[in-house]
Amino acid sequence: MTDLQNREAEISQIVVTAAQMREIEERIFAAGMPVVALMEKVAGLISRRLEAMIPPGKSRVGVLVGPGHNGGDALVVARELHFRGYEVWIYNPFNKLKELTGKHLQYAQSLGIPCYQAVEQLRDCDVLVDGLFGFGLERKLKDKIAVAINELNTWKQPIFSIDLPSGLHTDTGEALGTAIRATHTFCLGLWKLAFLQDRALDYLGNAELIDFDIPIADVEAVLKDVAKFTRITTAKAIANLPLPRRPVTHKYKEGHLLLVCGSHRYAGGAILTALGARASGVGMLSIAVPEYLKPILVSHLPEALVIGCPETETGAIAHLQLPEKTDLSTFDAIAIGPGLTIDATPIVQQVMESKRPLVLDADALNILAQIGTISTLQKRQAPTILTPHEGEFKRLFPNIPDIQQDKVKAVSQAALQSGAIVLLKGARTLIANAHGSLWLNPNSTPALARGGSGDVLTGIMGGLLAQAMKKQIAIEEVVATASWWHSQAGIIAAQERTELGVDAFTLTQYLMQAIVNCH
Ligand SMILES: NC(=O)C1=CN([C@@H]2O[C@H](COP(=O)(O)OP(=O)(O)OC[C@H]3O[C@@H](n4cnc5c(N)ncnc54)[C@H](OP(=O)(O)O)[C@@H]3O)[C@@H](O)[C@H]2O)[C@@H](O)CC1
Ligand SMILES: Nc1ncnc2c1ncn2[C@@H]1O[C@H](COP(=O)(O)OP(=O)(O)O)[C@@H](O)[C@H]1O
Ligand SMILES: [K+]
Repeated sequence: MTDLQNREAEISQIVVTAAQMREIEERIFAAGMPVVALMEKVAGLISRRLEAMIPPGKSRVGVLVGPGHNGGDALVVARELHFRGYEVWIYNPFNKLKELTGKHLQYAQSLGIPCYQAVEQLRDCDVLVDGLFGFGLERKLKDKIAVAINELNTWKQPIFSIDLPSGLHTDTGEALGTAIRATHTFCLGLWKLAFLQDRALDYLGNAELIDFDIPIADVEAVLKDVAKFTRITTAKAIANLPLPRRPVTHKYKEGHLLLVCGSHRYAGGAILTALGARASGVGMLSIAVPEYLKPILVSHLPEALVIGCPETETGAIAHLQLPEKTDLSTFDAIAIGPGLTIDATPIVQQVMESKRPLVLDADALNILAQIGTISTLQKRQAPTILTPHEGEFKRLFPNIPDIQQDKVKAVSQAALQSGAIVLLKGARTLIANAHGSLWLNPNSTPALARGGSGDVLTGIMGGLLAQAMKKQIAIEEVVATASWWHSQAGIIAAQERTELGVDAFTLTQYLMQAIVNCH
């Protein structure tokens, strides 16, 4: 890789809060870079991107200007587009501007660029550029500016937001009163936390990072002693796949996974989980299911060792009946939960006692919540991964009340309290460990919002985990890689089949394509 590619790979993984971004910028200014020069550089980069995206000639560009440096960026963009031959109109309803922003406004007006205080004046513009507020916004928007943003959101033209859609909180992604619904957002310098949060997705449009050469040393200096947020990238995920295989190997060296899943009521969950595990390439796959399901599983996965277990009256697994000379320590990893039903409590308790890395999903999480999340996990002597959706999360951690307010905080607290690695499912999945670090999955598709798609994730994760136990890959990276793989398969399947065409079984059929495409 060239130095430039290395930088791109490194920068694309970093995620910062508003306070961290400000600290990084302050270091750059303290080192001698003038604020004016940085604004000129950043806005120059945005202008060039806009010139490539907005047809020249007949386009009228409306530029929304706020009181701070986000407005300053917007005014430099307005000036540059004016000189490139676009017709530019400015909206600025503020009486008090930061000094630099005021100077840029004065110059733009001296060039004859019209400037309006009423947003309606910009209604006929072909494109809008939003520079109202950036990472400096902390107070709720109200009155005239909130009304203006709500009005703008009813218009049809594309909106390009500078740094982030005005109104969004940089860290939580919450709309502070209201926020611009952008078509495209230019995130400046480093990815801000808001870009990886579910609640921001309706506002961001296509998000693009504009790298303006922040020295990595400054980023490292600021992030050195704090909990890290890592954006999961394709390059990192691919590097953490168990590829290439060593030439001299055998099936048990490539990981042995035990899946515990299924019931009379939920047979399909077991099949989907197993198909996810199959795609992971795991060396040996054992699947414990109720006796009644054994023939069905064998017919779908002839390569797997299917263990038929005694059943409860309701058709759940009553207890694990492993083959002779086998106990739970035989396996490199265990994944338990999909389709179990709540009647499988004894088996969850049994598996929790094993000293093997464990993925708990679905009903295993509901059972864990019933038997006591924290007290049970405290007794574990091996790593545990919990993969709840929001409902399961609330049952597991009833003492964490404000999950909606701040999911990043909630999932971090859950990991801290439980000592487990917690993957909170959603439109943008979050993963936290007990040391305060977080991994965020930036790309996914609503095509995955379908019954059974989480079961596939559990299978992939279990399979990767079993293989990772034979190698030197951190478990958090395995979890992040599984989440990436799941989403990528969904994205590719949705591209080929639309967002309606990605049922969970179909998803399993795209898992290989997702990684073949990257090699
Ligand atoms: N540092 C740099 O040189 C670089 C920064 N860059 C750019 O600067 C942006 C950050 O600039 P920023 O810090 O000036 O804050 P910004 O986001 O423009 O908004 C804050 C302003 O809004 C005001 N305000 C707040 N709440 C309000 C409300 N509810 N209703 C009304 N007003 C409200 C607040 O006023 P005050 O709180 O003082 O009343 C303040 O004036 C960043 O996102 C990026 O685009 C890049 O060019 C790279 C170089
Ligand atoms: N809107 C969405 N965008 C992206 N991914 C989604 C969306 N909704 C759900 N998903 C993903 O789909 C999966 C659903 O899992 P889960 O809720 O456990 O379903 P099930 O139990 O039916 O298998 C999770 O990995 C989740 O992150
Ligand atoms: K903005």
